[in-house]
Amino acid sequence: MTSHRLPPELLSNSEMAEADRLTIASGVPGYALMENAGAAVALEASWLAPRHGRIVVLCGPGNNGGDGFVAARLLKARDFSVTLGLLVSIDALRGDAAAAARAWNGEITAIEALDLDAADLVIDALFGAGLARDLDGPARAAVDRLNAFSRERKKPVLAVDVPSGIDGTSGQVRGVAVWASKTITFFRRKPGHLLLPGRLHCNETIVADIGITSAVLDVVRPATQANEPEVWGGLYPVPRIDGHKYARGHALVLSGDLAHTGAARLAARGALRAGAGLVTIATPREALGAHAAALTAIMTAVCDGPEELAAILEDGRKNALVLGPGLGVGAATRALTLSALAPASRAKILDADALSSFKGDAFSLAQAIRGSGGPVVLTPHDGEFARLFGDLSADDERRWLKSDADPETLQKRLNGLRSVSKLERARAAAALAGAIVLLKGPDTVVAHPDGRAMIDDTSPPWLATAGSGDVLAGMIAGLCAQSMPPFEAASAAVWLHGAGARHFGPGLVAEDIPESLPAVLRALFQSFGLTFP
Ligand SMILES: NC(=O)C1=CN([C@@H]2O[C@H](COP(=O)(O)OP(=O)(O)OC[C@H]3O[C@@H](n4cnc5c(N)ncnc54)[C@H](OP(=O)(O)O)[C@@H]3O)[C@@H](O)[C@H]2O)[C@@H](O)CC1
Ligand SMILES: Nc1ncnc2c1ncn2[C@@H]1O[C@H](COP(=O)(O)OP(=O)(O)O)[C@@H](O)[C@H]1O
Ligand SMILES: [K+]
Repeated sequence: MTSHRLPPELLSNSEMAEADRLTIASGVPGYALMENAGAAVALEASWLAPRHGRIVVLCGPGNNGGDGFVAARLLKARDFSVTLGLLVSIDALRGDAAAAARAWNGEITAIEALDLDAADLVIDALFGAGLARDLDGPARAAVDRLNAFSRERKKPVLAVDVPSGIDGTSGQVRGVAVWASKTITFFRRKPGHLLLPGRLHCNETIVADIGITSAVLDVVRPATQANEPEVWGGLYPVPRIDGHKYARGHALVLSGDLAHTGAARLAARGALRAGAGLVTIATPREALGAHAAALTAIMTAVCDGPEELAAILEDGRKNALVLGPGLGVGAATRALTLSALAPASRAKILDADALSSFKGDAFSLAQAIRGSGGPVVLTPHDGEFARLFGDLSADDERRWLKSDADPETLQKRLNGLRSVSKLERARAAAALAGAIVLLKGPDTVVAHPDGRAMIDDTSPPWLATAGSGDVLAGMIAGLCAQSMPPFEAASAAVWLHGAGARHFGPGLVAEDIPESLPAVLRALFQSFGLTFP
């Protein structure tokens, strides 16, 4: 797991290179950054290895390897028994890495000739931010050997910056990747430390200060952040002393037929617990009795189709809408969704069947979203995402290419939809649809059409239980109803959803999530400095 209370900004490899360049331009030599990075690695290693223990450092051809040379030198000076393996010939090293290698006063062994078996700790300094292609040949063999060592010997592996083979920007494995027991990165984390499978390869990630100041962030302006309350806390709709329920909005949740009413109740309960002043379930008449028997604080209205929905929505006080859970996939849900997207300023959260009903026709959905005025949040899991965006055909592309963006931008977005990176997929979908896209999973990404994105790594695996997504959709609506801006509302809902599940613990079922929110909200409000009677 990634340790918390780390700075939220996440820098891609190229943003990190820019931070590096700006720091060097401000007068800090690159070699000083490498010395600091190597010193941080050595300090961490000195805690992971036994006193005077045997440490093997695997160095690659670039600056990641340079960090390894520095760490090796400092650990040797502290009386560890250090062996260093280099993937390439020493003549291949350049710049700061070559300088770090010159300062190393021990032997350099070819990696394939190294004996790993006796090591108490291995430092992986093969590849970091400069990984440019899939690992093969000797690089792949080195990673395979290292993984076999840690699997068989159960000894720790400390990765420098990222586990070698993990793409820091996407979190994807490039051919093969090191399984680390701890990862130490510098200045700020990268998306790949949070996204899967990268996060699993990192195990625990820590961040070391190496002398890059946060002032560079004003220039780099990273677009991606870790989903933490400090990012959206300032916009959280804390109940006001002079508030009343009508000032806290009215969320509307559409229900499925008599056989599918539970999803709407889960979403409605999520909206209510997230603080919406009023919540109504709009239900087919045949299911009214089922809801009425099960609900108390939540109200009901009858809605048997798009016309009735349009009539209900004439009430502008209903300022947030959830549509999709339990509705069924097909023409009826499609018609309801299009009716819900009629121009109005309310927030619309489209989930589950509302998304699947537009299978292969993201184009029509996006047209309706763009005409709908108010904010729209799409909350697909991977399967729903693939159904909606996965198989856009060349014809669809041509239709898209006639839309408002220039062809090059659209083509880029279409490529983004097929990217292996979950972050890029969500970003591309948000830009294409003109909606906030919340792509669910253990590494939920929330992407705004303007390019901002949030990655969540706080949700426990027991959230993967039937109906938990319905609760999440309702919670987003509950926060939007209270006028929280939708991108922040979606992000906050993901966090609260995860925090509720953490608070409840294993064995959680979807019904438990809303009920664990009071404790989570109390702690959150306390962290904002609020006191309670
Ligand atoms: N950011 C900062 O502020 C600071 C960063 N620091 C450190 O610098 C690291 C980044 O260094 P970096 O840019 O030199 O890249 P790095 O990961 O060492 O690899 C590049 C080399 O690998 C090669 N290569 C690439 N892919 C390959 C493949 N599949 N198979 C085989 N070879 C492959 C590539 O060769 P080429 O592509 O040119 O053929 C090139 O030779 C960063 O992770 C951090 O540890 C610190 O020192 C302090 C400040
Ligand atoms: N392995 C996991 N770890 C953490 N959260 C998960 C994991 N798998 C799924 N989730 C979360 O659980 C929820 C499931 O939502 P969804 O797939 O829509 O389920 P349902 O349709 O049953 O409501 C989402 O919030 C998702 O992010
Ligand atoms: K590494």
